[in-house]
This record gives sequence, structure tokens and C-alpha cells, in this order.
Amino acid sequence: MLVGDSGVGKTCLLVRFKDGAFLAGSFISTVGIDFRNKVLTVDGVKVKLQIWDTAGQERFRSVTHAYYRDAHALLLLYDVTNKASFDNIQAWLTEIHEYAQQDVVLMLLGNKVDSAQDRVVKREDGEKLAKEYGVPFMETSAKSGLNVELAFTAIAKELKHRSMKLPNEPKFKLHDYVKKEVRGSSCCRS
Ligand SMILES: Nc1nc2c(ncn2[C@@H]2O[C@H](COP(=O)(O)OP(=O)(O)OP(=O)(O)O)[C@@H](O)[C@H]2O)c(=O)[nH]1
Repeated sequence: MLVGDSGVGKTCLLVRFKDGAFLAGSFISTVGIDFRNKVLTVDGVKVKLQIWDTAGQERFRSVTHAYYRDAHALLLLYDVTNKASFDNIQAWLTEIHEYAQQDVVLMLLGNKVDSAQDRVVKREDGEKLAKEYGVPFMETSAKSGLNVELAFTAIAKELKHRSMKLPNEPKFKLHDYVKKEVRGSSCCRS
């Protein structure tokens, strides 16, 4: 399930992953909730991801709350060009702790790193926050596609590992896997 403030790029991230395209042009906010399926082959095993795209707008919060408890994984997004979306991450985490399953797979994503000139949230700030909460972290761009496949593949691998519980298979380390991340530009407006 994709969560985070309105406009951080949840729908675009999902469309980039599903269709390999970027939704340029006017911004159409998600109403309530929407979902798309994608089948990935992970280490020779087919994994069907059902990905729920939630509305970031406050007025839909009660609708999205109802979906948290069925989510196996949450991708929590902020927009690196929007400080408020980053400041709201703590509130999102509080909501997640309240409504999601305790063992939900969680990943923090700083999106829109292609907009280097408009960046206001430093990579280190994202990393620091993620470390504080023990959550894997990556920076992404739905526009350029940077790290999008990697983020979803990481989730798929973790979920596959958890569901198959093969005793002889080495434990999948999500925190290590996300280190394959390609670094975007760290340029800042301020
Ligand atoms: N430059 C840039 N723009 C992006 C990126 N991702 C999304 N956008 C733009 O940001 C705006 C919002 O994107 P959405 O994907 O609709 O945002 P959302 O988080 O789904 O918003 P809600 O549905 O309201 O919760 C759109 O104008 C997108 O074109 C990105 O990676 N880079």
C-alpha cells in the first residue's frame, strides 16, 4: 500500500512501476483508494503484488484507515521538494502504528529526486529519520524511474521470503538490499 501526503507522487510511482511510464501534466488527486496488480518473478518464483494507491488528502483518511490492517507492506512517501510532506512523516508513522499490523513491512521513500533544483529535503535528513525509526530508506523518481523497480522488488523479495519460510534459504536482508539504490543528485535550493 502506498501512503503519504497528497501530491508526493504515489500514483505516479505506481504507474511508473506498472507501465514504465510517467504521468506528466495536470495533477489528478486520487479519490479514496485504487489498486493495480503486477506479477514479478523473484528468484525464480512468481510473486503477485496487489498494490493499493491511497488518497493523500486528509478528507479520505477514514477510508484509507480501513485498509491498513490488511496491508502486508507499506511504502511511505514524501516529496524531496516539499518540506511539509517530510515533516508529516512522523504523523504518518503514528497512524501506521495505530492501524497497520505490527509486523508490516515498511519502507520510507523520498520521491521526485529528479527535481534537483527544487530539492529542500536533504538526503541525509531522510536517512536520519529512517534510521531513527529503523525503516529502510531510498530516494526515488517516478519521473525518471530512478530506484522505482528496486523499491518494489525489495518489498516483493521480503514478502516472498516471509511467506515461504524456507529453512535452508538464507534470510533476506531488506536493509542491505536497499543499498543497491542509485544515488540521485543532492543539489539543494537553500
Ligand atoms: N518531477 C517529478 N514530479 C513528480 C514525480 N512524481 C509525481 N510527480 C508530479 O507530482 C504531482 C502529484 O503526483 P501524484 O502521483 O498524483 O501524487 P499522489 O501522491 O498520488 O497524490 P494524491 O492522489 O492526492 O494522494 C503530479 O503533477 C506529478 O506529475 C517525480 O518523481 N518527479
